[in-house]
Amino acid sequence: WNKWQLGSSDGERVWPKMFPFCGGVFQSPIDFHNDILQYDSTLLPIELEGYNVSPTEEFILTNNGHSVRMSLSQSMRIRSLPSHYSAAQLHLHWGNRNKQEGSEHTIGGRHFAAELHIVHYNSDKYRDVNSAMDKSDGLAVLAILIETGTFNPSFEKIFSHFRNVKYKDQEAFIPGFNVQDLLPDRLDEYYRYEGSLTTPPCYPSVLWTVFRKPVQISEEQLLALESTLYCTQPSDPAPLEMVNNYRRVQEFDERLVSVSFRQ
Ligand SMILES: NS(=O)(=O)c1c(F)c(F)c(S(=O)(=O)CCO)c(N[C@H]2CCCc3ccccc32)c1F
Ligand SMILES: [Zn+2]
Repeated sequence: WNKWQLGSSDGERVWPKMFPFCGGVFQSPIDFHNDILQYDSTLLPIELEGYNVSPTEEFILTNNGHSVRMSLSQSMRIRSLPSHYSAAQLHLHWGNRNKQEGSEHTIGGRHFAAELHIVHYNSDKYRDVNSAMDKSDGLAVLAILIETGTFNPSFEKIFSHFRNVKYKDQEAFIPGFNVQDLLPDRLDEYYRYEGSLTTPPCYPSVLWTVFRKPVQISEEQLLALESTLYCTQPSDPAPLEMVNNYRRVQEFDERLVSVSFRQ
């Protein structure tokens, strides 16, 4: 049963029946709009270490049926948070070629074309992401909003392998590269709030950092993301395109989002 498969809207509507946290508190994603933003001068620029991975190392790209994810090396860490967080994997969310608005977080009610998530776990306290993912201080996800514009050679290092992971459970090996090149150049401007996984089991265990500045990929690159991958296995008689794998924005009552920048 593929949670994304049951249509985008009704699929999410049944999540709480099977995954109670999905109907709980601190759910992600959310919309960032002015009356919930609060400037916080203590928010430091994000500092990364070990992100420049040598090409002699390999990342594994996997189609897991609802996203395409790339394993990362645990030597990749976020330094500027209260604890050290080590990288586990990155993955993407996107829409479809007729509605190229597949970001999870929105700004002023506006979707971006897609969104990259780099998932880290608290390596000071937990030995791996699976033991960290249901702890309130377990995970930290860096979110990068993606819009169309100029061709992006760094994203192409991942996208050029999509034809080898078209179907569920297929894998491909990607030589290491500087993963920081996937991020915007302003790591000092971001939205920060405590939220959840945007996929079942929706644990409220994620410290979200969403960078203010989007990155660009070309229209052709976005089309490749929207029209290459399938949720189904190669042999499946009813192939299902992997599209619209973003969760709708959640209610964010009585809470504020900290921002590291003044308007
Ligand atoms: N948007 S999100 O909340 O960041 C988010 C997803 F949307 C999402 F689909 C996944 S997934 O694995 O199910 C498919 C892509 O990897 C994850 N994985 C995390 C949390 C669940 C368990 C786990 C185990 C090892 C490494 C990463 C993760 C995820 F964090
Ligand atoms: Zn995600």
